[in-house]
Amino acid sequence: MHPRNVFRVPLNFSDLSEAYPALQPYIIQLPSKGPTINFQDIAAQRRLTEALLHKQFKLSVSLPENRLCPPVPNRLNYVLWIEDILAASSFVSEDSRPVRGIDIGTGASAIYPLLGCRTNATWMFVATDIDELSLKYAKMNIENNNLSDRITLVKSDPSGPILPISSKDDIVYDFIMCNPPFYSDREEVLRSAEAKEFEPNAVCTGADVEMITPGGESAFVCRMVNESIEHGVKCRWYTSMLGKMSSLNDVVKALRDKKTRRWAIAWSFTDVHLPDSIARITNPSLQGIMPPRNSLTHACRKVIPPERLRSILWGIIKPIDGVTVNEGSSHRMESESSTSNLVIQATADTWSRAARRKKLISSHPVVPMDVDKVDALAIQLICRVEIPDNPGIHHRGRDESHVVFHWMKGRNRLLFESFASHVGRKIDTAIVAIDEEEPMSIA
Ligand SMILES: C[S@@+](CC[C@H](N)C(=O)[O-])C[C@H]1O[C@@H](n2cnc3c(N)ncnc32)[C@H](O)[C@@H]1O
Repeated sequence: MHPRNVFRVPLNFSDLSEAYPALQPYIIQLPSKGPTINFQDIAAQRRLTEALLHKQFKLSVSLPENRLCPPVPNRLNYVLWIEDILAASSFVSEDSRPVRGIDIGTGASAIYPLLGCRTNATWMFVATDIDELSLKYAKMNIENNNLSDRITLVKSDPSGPILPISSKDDIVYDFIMCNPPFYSDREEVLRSAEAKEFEPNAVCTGADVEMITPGGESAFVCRMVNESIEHGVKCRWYTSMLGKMSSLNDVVKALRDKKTRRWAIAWSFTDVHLPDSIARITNPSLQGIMPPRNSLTHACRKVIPPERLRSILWGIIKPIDGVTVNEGSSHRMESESSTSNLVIQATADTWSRAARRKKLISSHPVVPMDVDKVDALAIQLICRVEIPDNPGIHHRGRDESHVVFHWMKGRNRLLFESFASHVGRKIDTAIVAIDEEEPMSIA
């Protein structure tokens, strides 16, 4: 569960039924658990979803009997993950324009746009579906929560494009989210129910139109991948949920075949990179399809107080030609402990030995001026340098401090790696020099 998910703690059914009395008749007492509901009872599940949306988000939602009942904690997780992705890449759009999202297959509840808008004041959505009944309820739910000016419903054609993006306008979307139909046919639904691969409510109450699509979720999301290639940077982040691990392999393969730069379940055609805490997961069976690391850790071989480390870093980075360094206001990831950040912008490699040699030669008066001067001024690298506030961790048999370099923007991975390794080497040299001057000063 996402660290910011309010449902990480066990639900208090007494409080919930008090806040939402329609839940009251479904409350049962279990000797081991106290008040709860019967999770196999579809009606009880519906009331629980309504109660959670009502109590936690002041959302009033009607759910038809013959459509999926979305579990709120799990849906909230996806919204929080999207927030993380946007926050981690927010340095490229820090203006106050609305954040534009698209929800593919919004369902009768329109749960993602409702949660997204309720928890983020600047978010707006285009929400699509192909199912008349779901669209009717979604419209009602959006209107009942006074969100019609922020959520636009679009009826999609099942045989037409999935992504409602037009090449004729200049609207850029920040993200696409999607909880696709999972299965390829009825038999797969039944097989999956037997294997209990999905939650019982997802299997029991969903209509075929919600759960079945030709080729299943993997074909659906691969269609999204193909369409996304047409649209490129018209959307910053394309994302989708996937229910089966095997689908993840199919989608990553489709992305790799198209030479997409980053992948997971979120993909992008921009030059923005996410920290490893979002972009990579530790599951051993998925390591073969993980994207390359965007976060590189430099171990300092000993403990250095964070403030001291910070001033060492300033001293190293500030004098580098063509590099600007600022206090980072940039997003700190949930997984990071308290940290401070420096945000580095570089127009070119000016630090490597080769670059310094080149500069020496080009400063000779007979060498003509750089004809690519304009390009040379463009930012080629943005890197966040994270200095954890904890003085050090025990690692490889000793206590040591760490600096983490996060690649945030740029097309040239080698430039990022060379910057991180240059600064890392300088840190080591600075520590040796300080040790020699004042051996007792760094403990
Ligand atoms: C698994 S449900 C997800 C519903 C809701 N978003 C949720 O998470 O509870 C999949 C939804 O996708 C819709 N759908 C199926 N094919 C679609 C398509 N080609 N374009 C848009 N929506 C589609 C279905 O009608 C259904 O509402």
